[in-house]
Order: sequence, then structure tokens, then C-alpha cells
Amino acid sequence: MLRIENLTKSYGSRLVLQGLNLHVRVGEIYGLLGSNGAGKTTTINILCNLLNADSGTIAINNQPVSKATRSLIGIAPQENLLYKSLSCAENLRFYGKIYGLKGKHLQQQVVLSLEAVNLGQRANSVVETLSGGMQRRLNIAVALVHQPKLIILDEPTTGLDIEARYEIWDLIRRLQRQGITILLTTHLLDEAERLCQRIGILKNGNILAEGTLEALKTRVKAEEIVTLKAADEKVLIDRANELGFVHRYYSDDLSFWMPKHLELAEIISCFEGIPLDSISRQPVRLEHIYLEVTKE
Ligand SMILES: Nc1ncnc2c1ncn2[C@@H]1O[C@H](COP(=O)(O)OP(=O)(O)OP(=O)(O)O)[C@@H](O)[C@H]1O
Repeated sequence: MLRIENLTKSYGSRLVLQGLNLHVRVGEIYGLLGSNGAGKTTTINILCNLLNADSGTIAINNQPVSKATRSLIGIAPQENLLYKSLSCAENLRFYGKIYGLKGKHLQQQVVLSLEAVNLGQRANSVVETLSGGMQRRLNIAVALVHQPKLIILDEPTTGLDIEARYEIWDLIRRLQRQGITILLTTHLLDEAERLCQRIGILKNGNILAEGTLEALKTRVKAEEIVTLKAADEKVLIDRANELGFVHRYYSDDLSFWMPKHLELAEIISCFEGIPLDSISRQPVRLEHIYLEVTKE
């Protein structure tokens, strides 16, 4: 669906994209992860033809990106692009017209996009009277109004409460079931874990790792992560080294990569003689993979 090859972009002397390669397959939800300043928005702006790349190629549905491919893509940018004093339907009519929709077809698309984001009952509500979650959903409706094949959601749930976030996650899954391909950027690793079939990790304008969550898990050579608390962490680390366990700090948490699943009693016996305050265990998560990949 989307093929980006060797994309480069500089702002003045600052090289922001350094030969970026990224492939989004038809029908998938692809999660593009990266820290602030990694180059996600720059990539999206180039995709939407709002910014020119210095070099590289982008193809959508096997066509080079151009004004002609604009209608294949819908974008819901990070900042809602909504006219707050207009109603939901008026906003959608405005954006629909930009994509050349008119008359009955425009009206139908306005209704369908509002229904798609569960705002069918709020067509005439003025945007500033809607909750933050509803405004985010309307922002997604704008991306859908011209029936694109690929939609780009730039941090769709940032700043929303958990219920509004669930609603947007359900919406994204529904859109995928309708056959829309989705490229999503997020800082929320659990969002990417829940929604995305494949994930790309971007740093300094390069994709450092890409694949399914299962494939990315090979970056962390552990069956599970065990976090231990003890008065003397150095003793724990020395013991872990003797046993061949890799250790990492996740924030303040001293954690160990377990090469195989151990019963609780076995973990305790590994650290025998060291008074432990607590033991907690968790599977390898995207958070662990992300930290490993981006520190390389
Ligand atoms: N118009 C511009 N002029 C100069 N530098 C820019 C411009 N736009 C972005 N940058 C710089 O390019 C780098 C990449 O920015 P970009 O907005 O693409 O990152 P991002 O991954 O989207 O970050 P965030 O998660 O914070 O949105 C940053 O260092 C940013 O400061």
C-alpha cells in the first residue's frame, strides 16, 4: 500500500530523515514509534505532499506520491484541524469540498463519516461544545470523508482519558475491518501493542527495527522479565552476573532477563542468601524492546 525508500530530508544543515525505508501492507495497522523529534511528523508531511523530501521515493498503491495520490490518503493530524465555531457537519462539508466532493455525494459522505466515528447524532453540534474525545473522533472523520484507502493517524489518543482512548481504539479496529489501511504514530507503547500488526521504531530519521511484536521480541533475549527489590542491589547484580542473567534498570526498577520461565521458588533459590523485599514478573513488552532497540 505504502512504500517509502531511502527518504532524506534536512531543515537547513540539520539532517532529519536519513534514508528512511518503510513499508505498510494493504489492510494492516502499522505503528510508527519514535521519541520526540525522531522525524514522524516530517515523514507524514512528506507523505501528504505538504513538504518536499530532498531525495528518495514514495509510492502509494504503486503510484509515486503526487497531487494525484492525495485523494488516496486521509490524515488526522496531531493537532485537530477543526473549525470550533462550526458544526460537525459543516466541518466535514468544508473538508469534503477540498477533496472535490459535491452535492448529494458530499452530503452522503458527511453522514457516513459521522456515523463511522459514532457522531451521527451530533451532526449539528458546534465543535466547541464537544468533549475532547469527540473532537478527536471528528478529526478522524475528516480523514475519512473522501473515502481514502490509507489513513494516517498522528498520535490519535494523546491527551485523552482512558474511556475516550478505548473508544478511539475500537474505532480504529472497525476502520481496519472495513478494509482501510492505517499508519499510526504514537508514544503510547501499549496502544501500539494492542492495535498494530507491525511496528517500526524510528530514531534520528532511521527505522531501527520493524516487524510484528513477536518478531521484535527477539531483540530481548528473555522469556520473562523479573523485577527484584532488595536493600543491596549490587549483590543482586553480582549474583545475576554469576548466573548469566542480563540486568536492566527500567526507570528505578532493577530487572533481570530470564532466559527461561522459572517458578517463583526457583527464582528465590537463584538469589538465595540475599534478603528480597519483593519480586514481580512480567512478559517481555514493547517497552523493553523499544528501550533495547533505541539504545543501540
Ligand atoms: N520546519 C522546521 N524547521 C526546522 N526544524 C524542524 C522543522 N520541523 C521539524 N524540525 C526538526 O526536525 C526534527 C524532527 O521533527 P518531527 O516533528 O518530524 O519529529 P516527531 O518525531 O514528529 O516528533 P514529535 O513526537 O515531538 O511530534 C526535530 O528535531 C524538529 O525540531
